[in-house]
Amino acid sequence: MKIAIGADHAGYRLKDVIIPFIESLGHEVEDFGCDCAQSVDYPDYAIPVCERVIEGRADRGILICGTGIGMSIAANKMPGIRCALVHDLFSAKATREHNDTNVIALGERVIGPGAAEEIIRIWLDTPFSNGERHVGRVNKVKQLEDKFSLHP
Ligand SMILES: O=C(CO)[C@H](O)[C@H](O)[C@H](O)COP(=O)(O)O
Repeated sequence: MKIAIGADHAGYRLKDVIIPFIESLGHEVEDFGCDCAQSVDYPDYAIPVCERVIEGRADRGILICGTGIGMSIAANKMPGIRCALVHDLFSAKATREHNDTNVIALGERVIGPGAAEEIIRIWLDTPFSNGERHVGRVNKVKQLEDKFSLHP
């Protein structure tokens, strides 16, 4: 798969650990920064990653900040993005099976690289269940984008 990845100053170290790990799994990674500890704003890195996913130029997106919260909030404002903030293995699997998430957010200040790698491995490997109830719920979420869009 093609994976777009981005981080702010509180997440770039974990990003730089995760990129070679994802490549070792056979995926292609496009890195949107940032690359140093100078303070930046997480939306500026969530936007290009999510745009790649929305445009179909990336299959999935990975976003990392201090907690993962800011990145997940920003990502979920973008139509077509279903982003989950995940810090455990059970949720990594469930959010693919149940929510068909196309972006994952992680917090470098919350988990270490070992846990992050296993979360990402499971999240990349797990397919959407396509169960009728889950399809219906995801479609209801998609309908929210039209109903509450400020730019119809
Ligand atoms: O949005 C966040 C918190 O929910 C992210 O974790 C940011 O990385 C964090 O706010 C950055 O904090 P800093 O004090 O500016 O380093």
